[in-house]
Amino acid sequence: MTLTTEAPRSGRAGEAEHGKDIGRLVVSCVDGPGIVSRVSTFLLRHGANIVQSDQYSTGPAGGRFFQRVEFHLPELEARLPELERGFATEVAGPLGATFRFRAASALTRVAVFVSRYDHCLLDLLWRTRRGELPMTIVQVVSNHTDLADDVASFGVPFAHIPVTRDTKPEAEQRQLELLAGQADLVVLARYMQILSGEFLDRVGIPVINIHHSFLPAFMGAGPYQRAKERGVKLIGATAHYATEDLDEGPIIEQDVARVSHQANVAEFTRRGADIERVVLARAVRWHCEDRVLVDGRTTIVFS
Ligand SMILES: Nc1nc2c(c(=O)[nH]1)N[C@@H](CN(C=O)c1ccc(C(=O)N[C@@H](CCC(=O)O)C(=O)O)cc1)CN2
Repeated sequence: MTLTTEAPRSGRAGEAEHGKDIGRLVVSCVDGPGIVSRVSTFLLRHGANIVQSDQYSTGPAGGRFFQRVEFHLPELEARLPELERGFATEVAGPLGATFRFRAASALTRVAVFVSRYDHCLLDLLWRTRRGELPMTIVQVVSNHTDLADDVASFGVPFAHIPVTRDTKPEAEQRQLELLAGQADLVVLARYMQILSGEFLDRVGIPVINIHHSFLPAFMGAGPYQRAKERGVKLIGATAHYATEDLDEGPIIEQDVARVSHQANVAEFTRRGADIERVVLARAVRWHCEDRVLVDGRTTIVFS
C-alpha cells in the first residue's frame, strides 16, 4: 500500500497533519542528566502520549539543553492551563527552564511589513490562503502604497505608514499602536527600513527578516550589486531574527543557487527572488511550528 499525503488545499493548517488534541512543548535550560526523563514523566503523569521528541545539547558540562515534544492529550485545550501550572512547579522551576505549551492547531498571528518588492509578501499571502502555513496574516504594514490593492485582494488589512529619516520615531509609534496585542510575530518581507532598537524592545514579539544574500556575506543594502562586482558563483538568501545589529540576528534558514559570469544583476535579482520566497516561507513555517529555538546569536532548528 502506498502512503501518500497531499498538501492541504484549504482550511486551517495543522488540522490536516495534527488532530485537535495534539500539543507542543518546547523547553530550554542548562544541560544536565535526567531532563528528558523529567519531561516525559510529567507528560505521562498528566495522561499525555508523546508522538515526537527532539532534543539537543550544546555540551553536557554547562551547555544549554533544548527540547521540542509533540504529544497527544484528549481535551487538550481545556488541559493546557493545568499543564502549564504543573510544569512550572514540578519541572521548569527546579531546572530553571523556560518553556511553552501550545496546541499544534493554533495559528500564529502574523503582521507583515513590506516596502515595494512584492514577491515575498505575495508568496506568504498565497501560501497562507492555501493552508500551507499555520498562521493568519492579521495586518500588512507598508511605508509605500504600491501593494495596497494586492493585499486587499486577499482580504487582509493594509496600513500605509510612511517613513523618513526624520519621521521614523513617529512612524514606529504608529506601527506599535497598530500591532499592540494583535500579533504574535512580525515578518519583514523585504521591508527596506531599519527598525530601531526601541521598536524591537517595545514590540515584544519576534521579528523575522529575509535578507537577500547568503549571510554573513553582503550585509546591508544592495547585496546583489555587490555580489556581481565580487564575481560570486553562488547567490543566496537568509531568513533571520532581526536584532538591533543589522542583518546579524540568529539565522533560521538559508539557501543558495549557482550563478555564472554571464548573469547580470537583473538575473541575480530574478533568481534570488525565488530563493528569498522559499527561504522565508520555510523559516516562518518552522517558527510557527515552534521548531526554532534561539541560543544566543544562533538557533537550533528541529526541522
Ligand atoms: N533592526 C533591524 N531592522 C531591519 C533589519 C535588521 O536585521 N535589523 N533588516 C532589514 C532588511 N535589510 C536587509 O535585509 C535592510 C533594509 C534597509 C536598509 C537601509 O539601509 N535602509 C535605509 C532606508 C532605505 C530607504 O529609505 O529605502 C534606512 O533605514 O535608513 C538596509 C538593510 C530591515 N530592517
